Amino acid sequence: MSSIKVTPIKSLNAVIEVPGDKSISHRAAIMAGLADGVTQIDNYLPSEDCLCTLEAMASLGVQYEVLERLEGYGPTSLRIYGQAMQLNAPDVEIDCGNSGTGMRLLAGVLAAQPFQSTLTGDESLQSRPMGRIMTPLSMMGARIEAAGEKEGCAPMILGGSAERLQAIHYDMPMASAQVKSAVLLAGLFAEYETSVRQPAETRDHTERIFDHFQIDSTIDGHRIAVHGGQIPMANDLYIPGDISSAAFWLVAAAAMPGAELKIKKVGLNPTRKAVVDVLIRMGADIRVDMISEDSGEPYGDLTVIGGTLQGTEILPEEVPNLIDEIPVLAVAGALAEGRMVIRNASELRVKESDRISTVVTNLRAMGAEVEEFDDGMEITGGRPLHAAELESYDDHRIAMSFIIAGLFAEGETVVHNTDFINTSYPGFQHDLEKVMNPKPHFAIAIDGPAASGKSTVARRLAEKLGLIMINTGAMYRAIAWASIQHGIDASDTEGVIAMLDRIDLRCGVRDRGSIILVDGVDAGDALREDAVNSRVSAIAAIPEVRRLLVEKQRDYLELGSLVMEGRDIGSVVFPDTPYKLYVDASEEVRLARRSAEGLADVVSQRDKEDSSRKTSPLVVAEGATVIDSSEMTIEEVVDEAMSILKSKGL
Ligand SMILES: Nc1ncnc2c1ncn2[C@@H]1O[C@H](COP(=O)(O)OP(=O)(O)O)[C@@H](O)[C@H]1O
Ligand SMILES: Nc1ccn([C@@H]2O[C@H](COP(=O)(O)OP(=O)(O)O)[C@@H](O)[C@H]2O)c(=O)n1
Repeated sequence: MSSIKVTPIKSLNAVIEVPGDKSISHRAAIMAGLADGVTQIDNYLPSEDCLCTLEAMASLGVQYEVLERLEGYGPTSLRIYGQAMQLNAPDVEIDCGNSGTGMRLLAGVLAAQPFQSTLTGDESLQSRPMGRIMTPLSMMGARIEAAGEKEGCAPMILGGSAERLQAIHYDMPMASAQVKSAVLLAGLFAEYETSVRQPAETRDHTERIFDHFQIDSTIDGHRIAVHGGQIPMANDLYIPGDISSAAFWLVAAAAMPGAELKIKKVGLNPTRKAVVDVLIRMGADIRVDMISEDSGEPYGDLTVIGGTLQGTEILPEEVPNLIDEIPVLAVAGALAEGRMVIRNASELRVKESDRISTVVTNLRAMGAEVEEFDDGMEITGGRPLHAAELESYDDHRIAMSFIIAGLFAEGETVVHNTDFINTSYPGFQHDLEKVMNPKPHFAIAIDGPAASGKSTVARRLAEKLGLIMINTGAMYRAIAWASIQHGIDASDTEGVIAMLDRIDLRCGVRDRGSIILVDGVDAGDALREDAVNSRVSAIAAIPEVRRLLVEKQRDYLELGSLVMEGRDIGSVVFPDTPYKLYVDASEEVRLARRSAEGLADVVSQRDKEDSSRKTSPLVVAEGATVIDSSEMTIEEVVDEAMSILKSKGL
């Protein structure tokens, strides 16, 4: 059994992408297997839990093909050949590993089958309550028996009756998406309409995935109904990143002054994003940029700027939609100022571990002040945490929550028995290393003549690699624009130099691209006007201008790794970077590209001036690789650039 050691970090500056959503991955594997036709699933969670669900479907006759996998873990992209609701009897017991979701959802499907099957799991899963699904499934007429050592626990023997299930209207005694989903999945095989009423809102992935697979269901407040006898229709889907995995990093960054973290493509289903709302209520600075609603599930990028958190009270109605995030929110409470109150959460006691007791024990071991209640805890934040040797209690979320706590604790914290992390977050340790030992920032230098495609390829590379993109031409243009505003002639070198002392020039980053403010003004499109085009090369030839701007260009590296494009990036600004490209194109092609943009530009004149000036002329820098883009599409140039950079060790 492995352990993870962590020491405190002073800052957290990273761009990460967490693996696919666990809840959606389970449902996707089940629905694609039941569907009529072939479904391609992208960004499937390659965890042990989700692999178990996939193997369960395979043992029921569903074939699948792996298109991509995360080495050492499991498939991330696959094609599932649906069985159009006709499953085969398995010839083995179905092992759900550590996964409560997998077991409870599959129970809904298997209880409805004319053949008998057995669902089992690991020790932890064999001690979790199954009565909550056995009750409604029995009410539907299913044969179902809990044969575990603990009463009402797995292994479960299900199905085997020739009779079709009967539809029921079930008032759920607890707010549980797993119970709701088990009944609705069984309802697909039953006669007439099956419905469930939940006492409070729970995550609605099943409803959304039903819709995606063209299953008609009716949602009326907290009541969801589905008619049996429908056959799901295969439909490709993309699974966004799991917000419950993102939660660990959200807490780490939000509680660390000076941190800046971006988490890309995170699922932002309203029934799942309560953790973001609670952290914002605690004072966290989190920006949400929605991207899209793909396959019925909304997702976007989250940017967190670190600061100081305040304690809060978790409201009873928030608990069901926050249950997986409570352990790490408790850690946030210990790091925050003031009190954090978590009540009405006794469900935590029957998760992968008794999460009230395990969180309280570990927090106390790190010096936090915590009071334990039957249904929650109260944490008085603000006490400095110290390192400790901690147990994970075979619980992935406990392990990860306390590794995050260790990032803030004085000394070396050790969390034992961390293998279970793979049940929900394969690659966690890789992301942890990225956060703990951020690699020194590096620069990719792209030079070339006007309109060769430098900015286009720089922008695309920056997007692909998660880097910031700096357009240095805009900085020279900003000085040229300022000289126009100040009525200084471009040939008046002394006047331009004197102006440099008078203007307030700020070079920053917005939306991961460069932004230049002259006396507080972003000149925007005016930077590409004729008046600027015709004087910028003369201004850029002035050594004092170059000295000032080169210094500001080098300063950008403090903010993060970057792609910078211009004329002298590889030769002067970052001569030591191994990553140098020179993007070229014939003059004819470049003129055509500029005029296609509707811009009259003195391209040839500028090229002549840029190549012939004394200070930092345009040259192919030593070690740069030339890409002649004249006959290449943008995609080809980007692919070529990527493969050159890889060959240079990127
Ligand atoms: N390989 C290419 N094929 C076709 N058009 C391109 C290519 N690269 C860039 N362009 C287009 O040419 C124009 C100039 O490109 P840009 O990236 O602004 O050049 P630069 O930054 O070198 O001045 C843009 O409209 C861009 O879309
Ligand atoms: N690193 C750089 C970038 C631009 N420049 C100057 O700034 C001008 C405008 O640069 P730009 O990158 O916006 O030009 P285009 O290639 O987009 O036409 C160039 O013609 C150069 O004179 C420079 O001297 N050094």
